[in-house]
Amino acid sequence: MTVNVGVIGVGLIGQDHIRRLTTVLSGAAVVAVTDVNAEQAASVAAGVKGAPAGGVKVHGTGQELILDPNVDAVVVCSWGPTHEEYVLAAIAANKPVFCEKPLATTQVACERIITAEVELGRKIVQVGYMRRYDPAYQAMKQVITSGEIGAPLMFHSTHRNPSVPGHYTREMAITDTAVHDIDTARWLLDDEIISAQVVKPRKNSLGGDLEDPLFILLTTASGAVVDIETSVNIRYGYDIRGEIVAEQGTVELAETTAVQIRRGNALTSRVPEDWRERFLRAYDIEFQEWVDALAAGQGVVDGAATSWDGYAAAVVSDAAVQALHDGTVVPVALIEQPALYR
Ligand SMILES: NC(=O)C1=CN([C@@H]2O[C@H](COP(=O)(O)OP(=O)(O)OC[C@H]3O[C@@H](n4cnc5c(N)ncnc54)[C@H](O)[C@@H]3O)[C@@H](O)[C@H]2O)C=CC1
Ligand SMILES: O=C1[C@@H](O)[C@H](O)[C@@H](O)[C@H](O)[C@H]1O
Repeated sequence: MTVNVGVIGVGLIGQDHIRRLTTVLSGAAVVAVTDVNAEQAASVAAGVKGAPAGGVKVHGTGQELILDPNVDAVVVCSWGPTHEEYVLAAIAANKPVFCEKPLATTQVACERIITAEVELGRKIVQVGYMRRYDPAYQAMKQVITSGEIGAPLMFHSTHRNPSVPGHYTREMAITDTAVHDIDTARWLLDDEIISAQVVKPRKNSLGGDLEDPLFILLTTASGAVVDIETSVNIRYGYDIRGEIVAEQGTVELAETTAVQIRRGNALTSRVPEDWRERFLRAYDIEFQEWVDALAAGQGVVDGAATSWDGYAAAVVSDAAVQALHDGTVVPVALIEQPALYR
């Protein structure tokens, strides 16, 4: 069975996911696209490999695409603040939806999504927290769950981007960037975050008005501490690091480079250019598993980030944004978890 996918938002990651769905993975076809930039939507549609006989349908709106009878499942890759309306429309149409992170940019928006999905009575919303599929993070989780290094005490998580686009706001260092580390912390530690605090080092002069870098400190219900560094104008490359310090040992992500070069009295290795390079394999696995799950009649992949995880990450990110603004330690409290997500 081929899963016919419609993609909303065909910017950087929308185009990358279309490429993987149509040229790398099996079992899916991209049959429809839409973007507020109609010209871009038309040009991306014209370039889709393996398009259906009549070509890829370009819809005027996301709502129209979701209601297209040829679309079995929806991928949302538009800007964060637009996610909620499309995810809600997909739930209303009872169509599985893969929503790029964040699920929505505020916790109240995520709660509306949870309410709608619970009313539907079936999990059909998956959130693009792709680190859960990264072989290195998976190996790290395996070490933690095996118990061989004892109980985790601290998680150091470093998230560096060479640069960010012009529309990137100071809050986005938390809601768009650190939100990955927040999801990773919850998933790796299998623990909920209960407070957030933000420390602001001296500003990077390359970051304009942005508060960059940031140091975000989270505490978990079991008493572990998570520190997240976001540096989004670091220039030298896309650098993702992580280390868990536990009672009897540590586990950290190794360098991702395949080779090291010794030349001219120097030892060098590559730092990825951006998230596409660093997490290439993770996105591929994430989407192949999603397509396979849908073909098997499931709404989401077992163990993937659900609406609940999208909500939990948003609550923590809301708290961290408040901490950024007022300098306090902000408590985090989740609503009672609906049975659908247990
Ligand atoms: N999982 C990951 O590592 C990554 C996730 N993302 C997420 O993917 C989403 C898109 O990011 P990018 O592709 O980098 O941004 P982008 O700016 O390159 O592309 C977004 C596209 O959405 C379109 N758009 C905006 N509002 C729309 C609306 N209401 N309806 C339809 N189309 C709309 C824009 O015209 C643009 O073409 C964001 O939520 C971002 O956080 C982005 C990069 C990496
Ligand atoms: O999700 C992503 C972007 O939206 C975000 O802006 C970057 O900071 C992240 O590194 C990338 O993975």
